[in-house]
Amino acid sequence: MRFTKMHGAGNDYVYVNAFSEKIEGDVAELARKISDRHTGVGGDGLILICPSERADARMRMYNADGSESEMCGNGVRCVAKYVYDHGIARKTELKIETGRGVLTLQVFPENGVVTQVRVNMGEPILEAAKIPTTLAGTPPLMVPLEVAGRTIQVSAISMGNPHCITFVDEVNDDWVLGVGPKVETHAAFPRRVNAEFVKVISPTEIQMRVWERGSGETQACGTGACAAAVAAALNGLTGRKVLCHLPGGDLTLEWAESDEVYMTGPAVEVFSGDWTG
Ligand SMILES: N[C@H](CCC[C@H](N)C(=O)O)C(=O)O
Repeated sequence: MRFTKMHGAGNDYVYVNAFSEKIEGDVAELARKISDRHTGVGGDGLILICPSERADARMRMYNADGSESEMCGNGVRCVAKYVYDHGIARKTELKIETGRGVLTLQVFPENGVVTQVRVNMGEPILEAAKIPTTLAGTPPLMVPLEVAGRTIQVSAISMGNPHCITFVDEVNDDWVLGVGPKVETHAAFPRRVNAEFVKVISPTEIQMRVWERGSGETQACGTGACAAAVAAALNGLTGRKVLCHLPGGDLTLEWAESDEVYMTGPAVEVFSGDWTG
């Protein structure tokens, strides 16, 4: 099976073109095996680029533990790059079907190869039951959560997939590796949750690290950065346009007056190969 390794701000996935490749058997099992950094290709998960009846392509995204997620912001930018660069649809405005509907993306090619992608990520989902979380509020903002023997203040937002944002003074391992896994599996989040730890640098700049549901710490999370930007604006910590610094690079987020969140960031193809495992 032919695969392509791509990343967006260091958030790396193994991509398979399901227009041409036949994906057989248990996809969750394939995602676990192929994502393994010692015995597989290595990545934060597996993304299938599939035909769609409603869009130029459809993205299906699996975490490294085999669980399927509704959305992936860094992934959808890479899918758009793949669709353009590999000639599935040679248009600078693309539609990609995801678990949260059809998204519109703008690709920016340089010498025929896409380097940056801007995505209309849609409106944030603020209703607690739809995030889903048992925390109170629309959305829950700075609400207490008992975790790892302490009480922290968290905000919850969905961008199609669930996020729990904690604003901290310093983004460090204690938060991300210590608290992150406990937030992921906290009973307040019935479908588990992606946990973001965010330092506000200025009204236009934030720094973030993420502990992802199903994949652990990753170098960046597009949906998480959008959720963090919305939570920061709603908490009055920033304006509606921010630059987000992540371990693997920067993303630009803008929560437009239309209520839609626009994300701009890099998409990079690294190598291709044949999976024989
Ligand atoms: N890294 C992805 C999000 C993956 C989310 C996944 N871990 C989940 O279970 O929702 C992003 O760029 O948006």
